[in-house]
Amino acid sequence: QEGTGAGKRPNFVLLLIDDAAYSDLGAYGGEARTPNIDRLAAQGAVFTQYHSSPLCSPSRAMLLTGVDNHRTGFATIPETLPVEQQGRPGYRMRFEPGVETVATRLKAAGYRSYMTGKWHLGHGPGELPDALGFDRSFVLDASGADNWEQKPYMPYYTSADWFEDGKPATLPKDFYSSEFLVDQMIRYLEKDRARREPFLAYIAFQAVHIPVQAPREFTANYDGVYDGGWGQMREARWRRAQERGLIPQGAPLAPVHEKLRSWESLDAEERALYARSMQVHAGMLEAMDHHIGRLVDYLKAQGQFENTVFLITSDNGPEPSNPVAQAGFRTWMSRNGYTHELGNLGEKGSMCFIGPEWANATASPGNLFKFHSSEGGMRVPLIAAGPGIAPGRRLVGTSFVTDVTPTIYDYAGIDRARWNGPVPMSGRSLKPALSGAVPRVYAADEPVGMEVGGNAALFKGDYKLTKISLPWGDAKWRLYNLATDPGEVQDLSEKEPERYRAMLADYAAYEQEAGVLRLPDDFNPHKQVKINAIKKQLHHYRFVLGGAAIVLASLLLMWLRRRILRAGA
Ligand SMILES: O=[N+]([O-])c1ccc(OS(=O)(=O)O)cc1
Repeated sequence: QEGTGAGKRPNFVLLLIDDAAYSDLGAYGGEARTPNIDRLAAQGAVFTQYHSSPLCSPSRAMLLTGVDNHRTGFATIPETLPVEQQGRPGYRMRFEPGVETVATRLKAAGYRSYMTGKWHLGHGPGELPDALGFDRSFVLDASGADNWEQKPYMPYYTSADWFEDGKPATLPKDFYSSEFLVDQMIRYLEKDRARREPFLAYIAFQAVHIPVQAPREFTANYDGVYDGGWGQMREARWRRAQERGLIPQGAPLAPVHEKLRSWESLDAEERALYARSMQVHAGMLEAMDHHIGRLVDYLKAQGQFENTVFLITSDNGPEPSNPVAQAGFRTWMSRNGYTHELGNLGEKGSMCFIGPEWANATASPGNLFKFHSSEGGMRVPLIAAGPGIAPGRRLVGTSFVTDVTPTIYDYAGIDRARWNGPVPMSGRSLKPALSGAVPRVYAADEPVGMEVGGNAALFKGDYKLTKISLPWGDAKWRLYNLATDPGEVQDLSEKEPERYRAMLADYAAYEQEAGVLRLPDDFNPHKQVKINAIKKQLHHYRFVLGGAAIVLASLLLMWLRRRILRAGA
């Protein structure tokens, strides 16, 4: 065993929420009842300036390795990968050689690791968690799936592929995702109850990704809560963020993008549908929290709770897509047993989503949402609780998704000399901030770059340089002070030209070092998905298509032969 520090080594419970916005959880001022998460937040620390990447797989790769996304092999998500980047180093959509996961490193230190939920970091043999350090795993390889039935949620996929320990697996006939993922984790822990090793339990929830679905009893808890619309809710969350000290008093709220509709412009029917969609979103968060509570109870009953470090976070900001508005989606929906109706919204057979306006409101006070390098796309919750973590603290220093793995190594007592594998981490341990020794772990003059699909940012102290892609951004570099301006309202690039230039140079250096491949400013990930989906379908049906081509060619040859013979006769 490597680097076993003094004292009892803690367990780790890493809970990843999919697409949870900055102010979605109760602890961050959201409406959803999340008492179990809030209790952990009160017992531990709440980060106010933690940043993921703006997209799923890059964030997950960084979360589990501490390595920059371009170095991991997941510079972006496979769904939106442009043709010209396919197969290039850092863009191969599988872990690059030499990139080690937290599970691999913990195993060398004598830990057991378990995972349930969404993987989205590869598909085939050697690419699933069983090959990447996890002792037991029950995972979905894709970006998402239905929460009630084993079926896909968008035309990109022809099936919902789950795997147990790397082998194809079938979900129970009756399940709800958050319940099942917690149950399965408890089954793994229970099976290994007699073992003496400490463990990492990683649950990557499907909540609150599309399709947004929740049991009716949870959704019903929010009757009327969202009837006032997204404008009201956004301002209420902004006020609560100030009251709770998550943002400074008087920090401005991001402006509303001109493409976003006002609540008042909707008719009564649309309002009812959208209010209920947001109820399902809150219900889905509450259901997840309820099941997290069961895991906490289980650990308490086993006498493990006191020795467990909990880390709760999200992979990116809220999902703005409205799939039903996309061409052909309604046909796909009806073929796949989905409706989009008020009556059963969020229940079995329902395709529910919150759309860009609610998404923007859930990210309050941030600008925009997932996909974008705005605070709405990247500033997400991070809660840490457990032994040695001082209770009730707000940590305001900016921190990053790459910091989670080194933080785990630090608490596990792994010798610092062994933290890095062949591909070094870019993250930092947050332990010194969590123990109260220092207020922040990055120096004020230390640059940290981030890029996904042309959305780019460079953080330095409280400052952030950012470029947001078209069509929601204008692909121009802007400078903000996040400590005073979390809504990114006041561009400082002209007021502080020297800082602006210095940070542009820092970004250029980051781009070079990380191996970022540039994209045209007007690169549209949503168009790319359609192209990639067609290619994927062609690949999926290649045998059928190949067979059909052979039959057609044979028929043609027979016909030609007959004509030639007839002409000769
Ligand atoms: O554009 N898509 O097809 C797309 C985008 C996001 C997405 O979700 S994510 O969780 O993988 O980011 C899935 C598909």
